[in-house]
Amino acid sequence: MKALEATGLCFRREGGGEVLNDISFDLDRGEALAILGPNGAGKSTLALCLLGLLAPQRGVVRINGAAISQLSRSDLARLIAYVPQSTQSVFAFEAEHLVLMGRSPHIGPFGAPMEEDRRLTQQAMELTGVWRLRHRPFTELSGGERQMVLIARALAQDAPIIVMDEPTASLDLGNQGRVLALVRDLAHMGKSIIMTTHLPDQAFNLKCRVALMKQGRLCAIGPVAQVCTAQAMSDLYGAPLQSLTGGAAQEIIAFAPRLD
Ligand SMILES: Nc1ncnc2c1ncn2[C@@H]1O[C@H](COP(=O)(O)OP(=O)(O)OP(=O)(O)O)[C@@H](O)[C@H]1O
Repeated sequence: MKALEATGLCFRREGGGEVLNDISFDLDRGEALAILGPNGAGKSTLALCLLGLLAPQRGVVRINGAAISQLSRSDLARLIAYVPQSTQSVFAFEAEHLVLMGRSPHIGPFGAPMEEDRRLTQQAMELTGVWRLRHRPFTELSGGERQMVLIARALAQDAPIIVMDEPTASLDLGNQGRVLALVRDLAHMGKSIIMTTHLPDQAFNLKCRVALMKQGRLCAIGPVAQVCTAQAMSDLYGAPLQSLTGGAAQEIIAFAPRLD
């Protein structure tokens, strides 16, 4: 049985056009999938449908064979965690409190956090290097620090599937590497990870499967070296690109814009 299965997802906003058009793919346990596509392609909308935060007009998302539309919010939260693209929290929660909220599905609405919840919160914050920020208000953290705290919250949630929407968007190169290593290690531990990104080199680094999205459609899915060819990337972004190569075999490892 697949960890996650999306079948024929179609989503349209009220009064708008089709944002997702017949999207189908699946994900195994311990697998990372990078979703690439130009701005507005529908990547975040797809993420929200996978999380059950948006309801597609057609199609179904299954986790371990069960349709998510049939699961309660808290059951779903024990199965799938979310790292949003960027969050402007209006509440000045301490960073530690925000990460502890990731434990909510395990605590229940009226319960108090137990020792184990606090231990997992600390562990997640240490793994992401933000334990030292634990007493700082989330609203006063830098964009990158917030991003790491949100990743810690998803880790504390301890769900078998994690959906990350551009998790490295505001991170410096060091923290980008830390997040990528974390994604690799989490996948080795058996977690299934879906990550949207604008940087194909991250998929080359992870040697993971890649899905290409354009105008609400999935146009290709497969191993990064097969899918992310120079031609496919230029077509995807509608722009001239140069391929960057590296390693002993001088394989493609990244793309950069080409100014003709
Ligand atoms: N709240 C909203 N109301 C109306 N339209 C929206 C809303 N959010 C997104 N859209 C539209 O839906 C389409 C898909 O947006 P989405 O955010 O899913 O794309 P994306 O691939 O994640 O883009 P990016 O790479 O820029 O983050 C876009 O045309 C966008 O303008």
